[in-house]
Amino acid sequence: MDLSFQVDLRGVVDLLSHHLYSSPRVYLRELLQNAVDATTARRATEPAAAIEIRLEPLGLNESPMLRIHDTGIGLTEHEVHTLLATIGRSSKRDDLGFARHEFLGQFGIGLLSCFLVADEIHVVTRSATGGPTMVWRGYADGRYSLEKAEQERETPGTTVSLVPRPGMERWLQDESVRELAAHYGGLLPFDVLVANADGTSDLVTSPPPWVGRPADSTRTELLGDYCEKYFGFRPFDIIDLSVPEAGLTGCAFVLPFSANPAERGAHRVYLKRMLLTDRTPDLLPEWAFFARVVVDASELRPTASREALYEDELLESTRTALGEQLRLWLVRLSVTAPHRLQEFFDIHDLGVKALALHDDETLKLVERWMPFETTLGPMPLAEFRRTHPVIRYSRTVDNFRQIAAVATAQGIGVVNGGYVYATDLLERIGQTNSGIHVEPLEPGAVTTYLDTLDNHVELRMAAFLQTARAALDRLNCDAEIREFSPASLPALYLSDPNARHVQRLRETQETADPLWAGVLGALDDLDQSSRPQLILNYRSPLVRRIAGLTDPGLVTLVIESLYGQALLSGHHPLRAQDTAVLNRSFLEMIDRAVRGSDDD
Ligand SMILES: Nc1ncnc2c1ncn2[C@@H]1O[C@H](COP(=O)(O)OP(=O)(O)OP(=O)(O)O)[C@@H](O)[C@H]1O
Repeated sequence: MDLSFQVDLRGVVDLLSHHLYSSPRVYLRELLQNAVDATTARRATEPAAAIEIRLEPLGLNESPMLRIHDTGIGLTEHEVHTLLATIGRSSKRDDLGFARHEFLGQFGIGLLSCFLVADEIHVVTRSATGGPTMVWRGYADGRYSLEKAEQERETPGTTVSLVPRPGMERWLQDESVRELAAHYGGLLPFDVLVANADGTSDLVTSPPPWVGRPADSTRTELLGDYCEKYFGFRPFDIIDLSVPEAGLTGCAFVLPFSANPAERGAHRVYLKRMLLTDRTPDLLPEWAFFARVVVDASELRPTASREALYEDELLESTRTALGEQLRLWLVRLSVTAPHRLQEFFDIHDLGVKALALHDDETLKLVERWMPFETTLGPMPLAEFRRTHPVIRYSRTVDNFRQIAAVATAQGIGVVNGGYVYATDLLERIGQTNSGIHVEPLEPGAVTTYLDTLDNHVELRMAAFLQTARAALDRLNCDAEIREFSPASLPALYLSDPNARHVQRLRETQETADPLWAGVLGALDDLDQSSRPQLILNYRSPLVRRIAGLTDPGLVTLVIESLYGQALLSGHHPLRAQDTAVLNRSFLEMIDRAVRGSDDD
């Protein structure tokens, strides 16, 4: 014996309200959608039929219900049983069960969302294909009744009335109804009216502001107003969007302030002119965080809750196409208004760099227009290359600061690769363009640009160097004397990444228990050459004078001070012992200076 499943409507309503829809607000969207679909169906057979979709809020002239009237196709008695009263059955699918293109609905569950706010749904309907006016009453507990209406409707169409569930009245009252009708249905292709108590009605629909207007300043103004109203900012620029395969048109609004790249944008998506969502991050590629988008699409699919886009190949290719249109806008800007591009780069530095990492055209724009910090000042790489055919870069901001003064004085140009994406971009520029030579410059490598001393000077300096080394040994730092420009720089602290690693290992070893200290010791060959170095500059008059001092105590003190100063000016992190040395040497210097002046 074949039996049919029974459906527990209470369970289904609970499922919808707590798991499918995010808010009871959606009931109005589903009502509007049914009215629009019924109107579309009627227009298909009667193109000249008069159209009306009108909402009467709860409380209007003491009305105990919310009502929505349409002059759509209506339903026959048989259709009421098979469509309205059967969960999951829809007139909007074809014989094979596919969603019919012209309709918004497809799942056959939308009307149930009314049970989120109502205990009873009344439908008075007369089919345009003939037959009497029928009255259907559906209850949240799963019962329904159907009878002939006492009074025939004058014209075909449907009136759906909701009897509010206690506590849910506010969703059906005037203010909510207007707000929700404009929110979901503001761009619908048919006029949607909300009735006033005095018998008049207000229109809540208007055409999409980006459609059918000449590209002039009035349109820009209008779209700017739209952006301000829905996204909260006046756009830096507006980009028209079109993806024919998705039946998509719309606009991207470029943010006039920098956006957090980790925060993906909230875009507005209409499907067949009904709002699907005003907060989807899924429409643009991740890198496009400098734009907010409003689009209407006829071919993209909704999820069953109609609150998100269904992730399929079409959505994927649409996302790529939209990304391409944003990128083309950038390229166009570089040709038509380079100063605007410059402004844009200033605002959206990170977004553009992220884009350039996987897009060669943008990479070219970045190379040509985007300023980088260099030892010659901020400038685009294209300009930097005019005087420095090899682009040398530091990997960190600290390294850049360490070597900037020395490199500049040597005539070596260095680009600061320490900022977000900068090193990756520089490397990618080198990889994708065989004509551009890019190479990293480690701080240790700077030593090759420092001149060694003449033999006789080195001999003279030997004792001084020994005292300096002894002073710095406790700090796990080496000392060297070299000659370099600028003469105003007495000492340079150089630590390459390897040295930093060894130093950390050593620190851990000092504080670890004996067993671990032993293990760490075995890892660390304690190679003296990978210790950081304080390079004293023989070209500096100060260093020459210090080298001439005879009091080893004073030499130690001065070396410690130079060490502290070099650490600070290179923005190196200070360990506890560095701070202690810095404090002690500073105070003792003051003490000596004060004592010296007392003696006078
Ligand atoms: N105002 C109306 N006029 C005529 N028919 C209607 C109306 N409202 C509902 N119907 C009929 O009832 C059926 C079920 O409606 P329901 O809103 O539950 O689902 P749907 O619109 O088909 O799909 P979805 O779940 O995607 O909204 C519709 O397919 C339609 O045939």
